[in-house]
Formats: sequence, structure tokens, C-alpha cells
Amino acid sequence: MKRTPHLLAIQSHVVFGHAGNSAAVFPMQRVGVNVWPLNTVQFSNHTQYGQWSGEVLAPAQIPALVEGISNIGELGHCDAVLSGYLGSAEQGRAILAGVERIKAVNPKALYLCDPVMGHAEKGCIVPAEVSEFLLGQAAAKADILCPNQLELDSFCGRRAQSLNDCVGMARGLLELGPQVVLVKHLNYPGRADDAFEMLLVTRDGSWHLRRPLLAFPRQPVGVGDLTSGLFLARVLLGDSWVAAFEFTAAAVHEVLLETQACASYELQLVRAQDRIAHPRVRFEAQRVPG
Ligand SMILES: Nc1ncnc2c1ncn2[C@@H]1O[C@H](COP(=O)(O)OP(=O)(O)O)[C@@H](O)[C@H]1O
Ligand SMILES: Cc1ncc(COP(=O)(O)O)c(C=O)c1O
Ligand SMILES: [Mg+2]
Repeated sequence: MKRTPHLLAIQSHVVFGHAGNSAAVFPMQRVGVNVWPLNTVQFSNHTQYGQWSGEVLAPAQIPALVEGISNIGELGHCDAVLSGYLGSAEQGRAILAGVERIKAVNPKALYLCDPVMGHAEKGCIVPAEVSEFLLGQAAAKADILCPNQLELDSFCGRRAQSLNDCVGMARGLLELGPQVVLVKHLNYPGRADDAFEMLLVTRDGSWHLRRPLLAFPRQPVGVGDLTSGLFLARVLLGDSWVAAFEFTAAAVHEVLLETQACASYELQLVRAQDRIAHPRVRFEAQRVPG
């Protein structure tokens, strides 16, 4: 029997609704991965409501929790670490120390960094020091980096001008250390206005994927977190980079279709669970030069 992978997921938790671990844990479990959620913040709701309550986890808790798992002899079973929304740069440094510790006991363990930098216009609020930490330290330690367009542009210090430019910028990030860059959402001048586009860049090539752009009165939150979580889960289950990319696009699209059908602002993960596990739609990634 094939072993079930284990994944340490370090990102936000919201009591109500879905963002961070609250968007990713259940879908990752639903596709067949054991998830160890470590919540960097516990907020009442995601920050795009404009108000929230709750608190940031004390950074010292991260090594303490990793130590606890080590003490019961389980740390070596961790196949991957995922990091997303951080409450402080100090938390970020504690995560990198945790990744190093896990890699020392399991050199095959992967680290996926979703560099959530916030989006002031959309109301996604992230402290400035977190963005500096992601740019300066985290990217170089990641095996898989999953920026959105804004985050890709921040890494490169300029705005992308075309798809070809995005490919070049993502490929440039591989030089920092990651094996793979997944751009979860492309937004460059001249792109098609009826499609939602993503990009995968590995050492072996680049792939572009298009799925239909759906209309929402208010853009749902947590899509990025769902995307990076499912991608890592499928990689751990044995998919190639491209197969995991295609699966993720399909499963996320299924969630958005369900969310749209319910006229809901929050992602409809529970209702969409069978569609997450077995997407009916399929999108083929196209190889692109660069
Ligand atoms: N197929 C789709 N149709 C319409 N909107 C989508 C679709 N897929 C994702 N979205 C939206 O696109 C946006 C992607 O946000 P962005 O900031 O680029 O990435 P992230 O989700 O990582 O923060 C989100 O607002 C999400 O709700
Ligand atoms: C608490 C929290 N976590 C995570 C996110 C990231 O969500 P997304 O997946 O849309 O980037 C947000 C966005 O506002 C948030 O408020
Ligand atoms: Mg995001």
C-alpha cells in the first residue's frame, strides 16, 4: 500500500470563512494528504473584510511546536513544509529554521513558499517587514515558489510587460534556488480578458495554462492559498510538476464554479469537495518558449 504523505502547513487560520490554512487544509486532506496545520495567526475572518479580531502567534511557538513533534519522533515523517500568510518577519525566520531542521532529518522534504505580500488595493494586509523577509530571505530557501503577479513583480523590482517577460522573470527566480516557480495568476499588459492564466517554470521548461475567467460581484479570497496547497499535495502524491499544475487548475476552477453557483463570497469548499478530489473539467498546460 502506498504511504500517505505528511505536510506541515504554516499559514493563517480564520475562524469564519476561508483563507490560509482555512482554505487549504481541508482540500489537501480531501485529495489524500495528512496535514499538520500550524496557524501563524488566528483571525476572526480574512483581512479583506476590512476589520477583524484575533492575534498573531508568538514566533517562539514555531520552534516550540516543531520541537514537540521532534520529541515524539515524528519530525522525520514530514515530507514537506508549506508557508503562506505570515503575521511577522520573525515568524518567517522561525519557519526557515524549522525547514532546516526538517531537512536535516528528511533531506527529501520539500519547502513550498507562497510569498503572500498583501495587496493594499484589495485589502489584503501584510506587514511591510514580511514582504522584505520574503524577498530577501525566504525565496532562496524555497524548493517551490508560488507568487501571484504582484509578488513576481516585487521579486524582480519591475512590472512584467508581456507573457514572455513573465516567463523570463520567473526563470530568473530559479537562479535564487527554487526548482519550480508557479505563478498562480498572471496579469500582464495585453493578456486576454476572458481567461485566467497561470504559469509554471521548471528547469526543464515553461508551461502556460488558461482557464475561463468567472464573474464575481466581489472576488473570493483564499484562491491563492488553495492553489499552492493543492499543487504541493499533488506533487507529494506523485504527480509530475505539469500534472500537479493541471490538476490544481481544474480543482480550483471547480471550487470557483461551485462558489459562483451559490452566489457566495466565501469559497464553497465543503460543497465542492468531490469536485476537488475528482475534477470534471480539464485544462491542458501549453509549453511556451523560455
Ligand atoms: N477563474 C477565475 N475567474 C475569476 N476570478 C478568479 C478566477 N480564479 C481566481 N480568481 C480570482 O483572482 C484573484 C487572484 O488573486 P491574486 O492576488 O492575483 O492571487 P492570490 O489569490 O494568490 O492572492 C483572486 O481575487 C481570485 O478570487
Ligand atoms: C488572513 C489571510 N490569510 C491569507 C490571505 C491570502 O489569501 P489569497 O489566497 O487570496 O492570497 C488573506 C488575504 O486577504 C488573509 O486575509
Ligand atoms: Mg495570495
